[in-house]
Amino acid sequence: MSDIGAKGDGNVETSELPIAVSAPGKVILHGEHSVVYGKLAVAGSLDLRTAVRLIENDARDAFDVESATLGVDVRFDSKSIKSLLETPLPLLVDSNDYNYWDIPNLLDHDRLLDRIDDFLDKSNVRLSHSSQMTCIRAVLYLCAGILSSARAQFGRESVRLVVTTDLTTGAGMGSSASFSVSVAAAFLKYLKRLNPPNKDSPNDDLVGDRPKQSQGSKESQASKESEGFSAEASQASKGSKGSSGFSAKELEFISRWAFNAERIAHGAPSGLDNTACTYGSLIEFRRGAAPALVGAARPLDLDLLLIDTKVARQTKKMVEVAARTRRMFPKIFDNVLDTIELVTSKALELYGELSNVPAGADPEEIRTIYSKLSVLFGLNQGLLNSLGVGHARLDEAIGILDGAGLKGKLTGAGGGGYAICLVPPRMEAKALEEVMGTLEARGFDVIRTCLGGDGVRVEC
Ligand SMILES: Nc1ncnc2c1ncn2[C@@H]1O[C@H](COP(=O)(O)OP(=O)(O)O)[C@@H](O)[C@H]1O
Ligand SMILES: C[C@@](O)(CCOP(=O)(O)O)CC(=O)O
Repeated sequence: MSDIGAKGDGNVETSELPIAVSAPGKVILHGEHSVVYGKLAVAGSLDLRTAVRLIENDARDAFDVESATLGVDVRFDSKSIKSLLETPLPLLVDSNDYNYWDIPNLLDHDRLLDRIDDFLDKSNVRLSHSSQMTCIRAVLYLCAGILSSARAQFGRESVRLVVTTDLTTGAGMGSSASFSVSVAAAFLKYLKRLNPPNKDSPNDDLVGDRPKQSQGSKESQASKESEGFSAEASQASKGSKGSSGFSAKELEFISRWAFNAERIAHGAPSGLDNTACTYGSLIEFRRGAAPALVGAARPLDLDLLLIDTKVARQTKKMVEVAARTRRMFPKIFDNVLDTIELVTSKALELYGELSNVPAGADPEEIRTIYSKLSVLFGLNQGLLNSLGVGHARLDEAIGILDGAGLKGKLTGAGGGGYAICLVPPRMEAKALEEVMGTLEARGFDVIRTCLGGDGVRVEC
């Protein structure tokens, strides 16, 4: 591998030139938890986003990481970061015969994480909360993973990474994936700045003629878990270089790195969250298969209420709750998952129908589809409750919605966090205001939003 982006290579401007990227949060419409066990899921991107800025200058010898949301403000000295980036990345392949873009699949995740934890021990970083620690571990992991695998170093003495978000963290709106996708995208963009693509190469290929992965190489666990995040996934990215500012190959790379980073907090994520936050839109997802765009005929503008129970929960713990139910009653559990799969498939059919409804169609036709979708929401919620991932406050919110003729369900890991509800077109504004008012009066926060916007994108 050749060195790229070495300090003083002349490619970096002397003024501050921030890199800014952002990625959306996501809402799972159907298939949370069951997706972990290989079932179908459908998720859409939110218009609430996480933004990451990378700012370079020579003010001080430091790498600063800031996330005001989590109260993170950590400084590492540049020399120690330099030595972290100089250390070759631990891979599960012996030979050099691989492609840079395959590295997230070939990575020895546990060894890289051990290295990051050693680095943190030596840096004497003190953080009081585990969420802050997860944030820092993920930033260093993605920094070392994406830069050192290209043998890149920071271009300037001082680099500052600043995270801001519109999302509530730890509530089922994919803040973690949105964060991981944005950080991975920021480092990829930074790497491209350090090593600008050859103007003669339309592929933006960072490594041009690096050989393909050898046939005989060992496949990493990450590779198996994210298998199928293939180029087809980028049908949502509109061509080779869509409006995101990233090529299809780059989007796949970002999603894979974000998946790896998600393993830090979640252990064994399904891959749904990082995929939804990378590609945006409304996607159909099954572990080990290429994700597909839902509503290909006409993008669906799904009008949604997001209801915050303000009950904190952790995804990893809720996945463990479901796993415990499975260990106790495997047959019953698997039957529930099969039924959730049926619900998801039926919902996908209905979203397909919605997307095919011609403009000017009979509003009754649309109303019928929505009323079927709302029944599926109710069914899905009942099934999730039976897995043990519900919460009294979720039930309370869903009860209030019920009173207004709306069906809600939890979204994400459950155990608190958010409930969602589809707002049917032409719902009377007064009735909607009333139900939102009742929810707020009972201590819930309510946001009305539209599902299915952009995935990760370059802001500047
Ligand atoms: N804006 C942010 N800045 C830094 N870290 C973040 C941010 N948003 C999310 N995270 C990371 O993601 C974790 C939340 O993940 P999780 O419990 O899965 O919730 P969610 O359902 O919102 O993804 C946080 O503890 C933190 O480590
Ligand atoms: C419960 C699960 O299906 C979704 C978790 O979503 P969130 O982290 O609560 O946003 C876990 C997963 O898909 O990895």
